Amino acid sequence: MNIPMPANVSTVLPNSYSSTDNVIEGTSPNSTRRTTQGGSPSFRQLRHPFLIGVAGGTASGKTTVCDRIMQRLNDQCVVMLCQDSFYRSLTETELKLAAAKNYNFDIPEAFDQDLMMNCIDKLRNGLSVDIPTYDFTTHSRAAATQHVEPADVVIVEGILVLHMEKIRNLLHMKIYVDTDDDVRLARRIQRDVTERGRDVGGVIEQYTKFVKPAFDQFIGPSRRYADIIIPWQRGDNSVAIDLITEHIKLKLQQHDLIRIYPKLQVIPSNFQTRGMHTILRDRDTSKNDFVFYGNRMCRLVVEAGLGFLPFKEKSVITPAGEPYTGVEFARGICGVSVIRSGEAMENALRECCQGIKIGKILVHRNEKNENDLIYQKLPNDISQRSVLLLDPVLGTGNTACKVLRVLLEKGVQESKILFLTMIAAPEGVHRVCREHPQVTIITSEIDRGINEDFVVVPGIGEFGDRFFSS
Ligand SMILES: O=P(O)(O)OC[C@H]1O[C@H](OP(=O)(O)OP(=O)(O)O)[C@H](O)[C@@H]1O
Ligand SMILES: O=c1cc[nH]c(=O)[nH]1
Repeated sequence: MNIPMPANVSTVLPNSYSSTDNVIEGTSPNSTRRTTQGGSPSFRQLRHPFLIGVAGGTASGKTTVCDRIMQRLNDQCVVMLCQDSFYRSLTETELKLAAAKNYNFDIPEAFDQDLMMNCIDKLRNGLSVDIPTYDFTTHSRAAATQHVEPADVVIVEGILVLHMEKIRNLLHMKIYVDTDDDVRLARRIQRDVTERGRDVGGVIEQYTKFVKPAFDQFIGPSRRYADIIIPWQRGDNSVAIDLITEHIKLKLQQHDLIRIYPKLQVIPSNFQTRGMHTILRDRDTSKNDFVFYGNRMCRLVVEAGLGFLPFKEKSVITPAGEPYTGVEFARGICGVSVIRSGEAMENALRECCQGIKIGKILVHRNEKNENDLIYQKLPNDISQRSVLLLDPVLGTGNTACKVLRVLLEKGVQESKILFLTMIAAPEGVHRVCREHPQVTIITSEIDRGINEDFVVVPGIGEFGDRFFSS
């Protein structure tokens, strides 16, 4: 597919891209899916493209940051929208003000915010859009528009992107490019003189009168909304770009699987959970740290899993004598840990659910990478319970499927099983979801795959050895 590259809209399309890849079935911007078991909204926000906002002062290097991200994501479909495309055409009166260097181009009102929001919303919903083209010399919108196809990643770049609340609320990742004022002014003079036909005196006058005050009022303060602030003095920061693109790639991997399997839940990632994963996956992490962060991560996965249990409404009276309508936790639940690694998750479950019964299953991987059942000790009335199945690693899915068959033979209803795992390989997700479509899988990250030795990659190593070794 060949899409013309407008001056201020860039697209990168992989050869394999087809617009139907992005069709999102049955969702609206506000839709939240509910599980059949519980009443909690699921973590399925990634059914939409991954939306990134890149803000920062004038000439801070936003476009370069976006270009670097796009280069690094070259196997994904990325589109970039520039806020500059959405400048309003000036009226006759405004044109006179602009000619007299008395028009403010740096405030929110200078932009067609409704149109900008509308275009982002369409892309967000998997639709193509026609982006206006703005002529900086005539201060008006050109007749031609640029057609942009839907994408897996949408980057919205502009000075006020993090200031504009409606847009900000849609973003999955908010980036602020931080560059010293004097560097920005120097770049701005160079750009406006060479590319936009302005004179140096005029650029400095506009900067002092409008650009700097708008920066101080709107743009600088929007830094507080950023997930990541990139220092961009030297025009490069490959560490930040690497961090950002790895995060996006991970999200896109999850994106594909959660489109296919409605029962797969990936807990929302943030830079705390990414930090924990970085420590857990680092082969040089000490045993103490592995246990510490392993416990933290287990707790997060367990808490997330509990959110998918059924509940009943319950009203209570608060100490202020006021009624509070809430919910009551499910009864009739139990845990089952897969020996040995799954036992690492037992503490987290006990900390959340006092006195919960936890059964155990041991399977043994034979030389054909099949699993034999070696040991089981399960609550007698397990068939009446919802089961939280604990195993931190889902690899090929052999172990999980063997254990699930044991539970089903015991009379547990498939739809009442929540499989809690810390990392999951796509192969194991496919296997479990196909063989047991009613089982809910809750995981904190989805890995790239399994290698020829059936090891999850990039993986976390032998979880049991790292957690339990002395
Ligand atoms: O999906 P699969 O390919 O079956 O792999 C996943 C299994 O591998 C790990 O256990 P492991 O066999 O390392 O045993 P351990 O828990 O005793 O360390 C993990 O805890 C799972 O049980
Ligand atoms: O659903 C449940 C059950 C017990 N404890 C919780 O925190 N949640």
